[in-house]
Amino acid sequence: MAHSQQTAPFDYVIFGATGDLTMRKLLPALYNQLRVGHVPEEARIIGTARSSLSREEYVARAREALETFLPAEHRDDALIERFLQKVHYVTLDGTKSDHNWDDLKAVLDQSPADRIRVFYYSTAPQLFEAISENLHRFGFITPQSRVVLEKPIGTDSASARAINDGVSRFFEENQIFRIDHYLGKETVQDIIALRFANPIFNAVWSAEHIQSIQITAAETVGVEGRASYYDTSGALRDMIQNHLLQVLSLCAMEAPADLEADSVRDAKVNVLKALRPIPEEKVASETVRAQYVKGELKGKPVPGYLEELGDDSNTETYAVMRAYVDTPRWKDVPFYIRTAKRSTRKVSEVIVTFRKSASSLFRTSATSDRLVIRLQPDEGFGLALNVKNPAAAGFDLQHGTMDGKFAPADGSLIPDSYERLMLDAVRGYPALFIRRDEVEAAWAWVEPTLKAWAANKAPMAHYPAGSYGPEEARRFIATTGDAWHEDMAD
Ligand SMILES: NC(=O)C1=CN([C@@H]2O[C@H](COP(=O)(O)OP(=O)(O)OC[C@H]3O[C@@H](n4cnc5c(N)ncnc54)[C@H](OP(=O)(O)O)[C@@H]3O)[C@@H](O)[C@H]2O)C=CC1
Ligand SMILES: O=C1O[C@H](COP(=O)(O)O)[C@@H](O)[C@H](O)[C@H]1O
Repeated sequence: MAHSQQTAPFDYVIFGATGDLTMRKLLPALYNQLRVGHVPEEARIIGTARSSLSREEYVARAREALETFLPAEHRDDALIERFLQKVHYVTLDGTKSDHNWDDLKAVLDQSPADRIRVFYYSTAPQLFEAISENLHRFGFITPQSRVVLEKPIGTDSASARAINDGVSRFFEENQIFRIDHYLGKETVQDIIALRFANPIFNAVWSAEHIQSIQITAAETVGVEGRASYYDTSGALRDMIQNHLLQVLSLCAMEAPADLEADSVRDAKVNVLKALRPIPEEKVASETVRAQYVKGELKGKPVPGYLEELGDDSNTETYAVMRAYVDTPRWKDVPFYIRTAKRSTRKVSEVIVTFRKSASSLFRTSATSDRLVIRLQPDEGFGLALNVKNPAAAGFDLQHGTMDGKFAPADGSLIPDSYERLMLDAVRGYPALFIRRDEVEAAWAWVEPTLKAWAANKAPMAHYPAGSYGPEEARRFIATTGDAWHEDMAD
């Protein structure tokens, strides 16, 4: 994924500029890219939303967001002021053709006509088509324009198709950048490096040597201020359909011809299309869904999901799916995909469990070698191997562990995923964005499970907040001879 760090001057137009995502992630990401020298002096950030605000009022909100959300080591008052000089605001309902589009035009017209324009839709996806239509109607979509679509791209295959069709009426596919912030995580990209730059892994990366792969993204947070979105989504739509299937694709893909966008995306979509379907009648045995009930986290009592919501709900806050990739490389190797809210700890990781050695040389049998790819936190990898137990009189085996870090060589912090992605959109570099066929293949695979769960064809389990999940998940993984990472000795 080689590309230049340089960017030409750009105008970043954010729809949804007063929202949580803009304040928490997008503005800090652009600031940090200015800090490291990737944002040219002429660049501008033009926020838009319906809230009636003057430029000064919006800039004050942006300043507060930067002061709140930037890590202390990145905060620099002078640089914050330099950044804020780039920030503009237009009060605009993106869905209404008779609103303040002239105001947006007046701001955009201050730049040369061939300036790169990135339209970032940080709003509900139902607005995407209408905003695109208005951008087209007022002649804002130039050949140098791109559009970034926030997730979720739909809630099922049909709605994803409708959103994609709606935006495609006005933008070419090569102008459309569908965000999956997991792909912007440097550690997720490390899956490619670990697999293909290291013969010791590349040579054994198949069913012949690998027993199973588990992919987990667990969080301690509940649904926070996003209950109205989350309750219509649930864990499967929120995390598995997008982020975790992308991680699975990177773990399972064949070597791409090169690291150009379409080579990598072709390799990933081939994995998604090779996922063995889980028909509705098998959903009860191939998945687990659960909701947290009240429990305890870091010594403090935590309410259950229904209490937080203040309503009844059939929405899962925990989901596990067992996937098989039906290619010769992955013959019958289970991939366990798991996500949870209100888990014991925040962790995203990939655990590769290798087949046990068949050697009968030793007094004790070997246990499985294991590669742990820590996507976050403590970004790095661990390798657990069989070694001799030096304290034993005989030739007994035990696990010896090696540890590596994914830290930048210059000692800086790992950049936030939005930093990389927002600037890649400016550069017109789509490798870390999802192509339309990937989105649709992922929805096609999860859809029977969504339907079976909606029809209550699989039970809803429960787990206390602050635990690793329901007992049912432990029994589930044992049926294919595996255990969750937290239940392993190291
Ligand atoms: N927050 C997060 O952590 C994440 C969010 N996302 C996705 O990003 C999107 C935005 O999320 P988030 O910031 O949390 O949502 P918020 O509800 O906090 O913000 C929504 C934004 O959209 C604006 N808006 C609403 N209607 C219109 C309209 N008709 N025209 C122009 N602007 C409009 C709102 O401002 P106003 O009311 O002033 O118009 C506000 O700025 C959602 O699709 C969400 O699913 C994805 C991943 C994580
Ligand atoms: O997209 C989402 O991701 C976050 C988790 O992201 P992470 O980078 O902290 O792992 C999740 O909290 C949110 O519900 C979901 O919409």
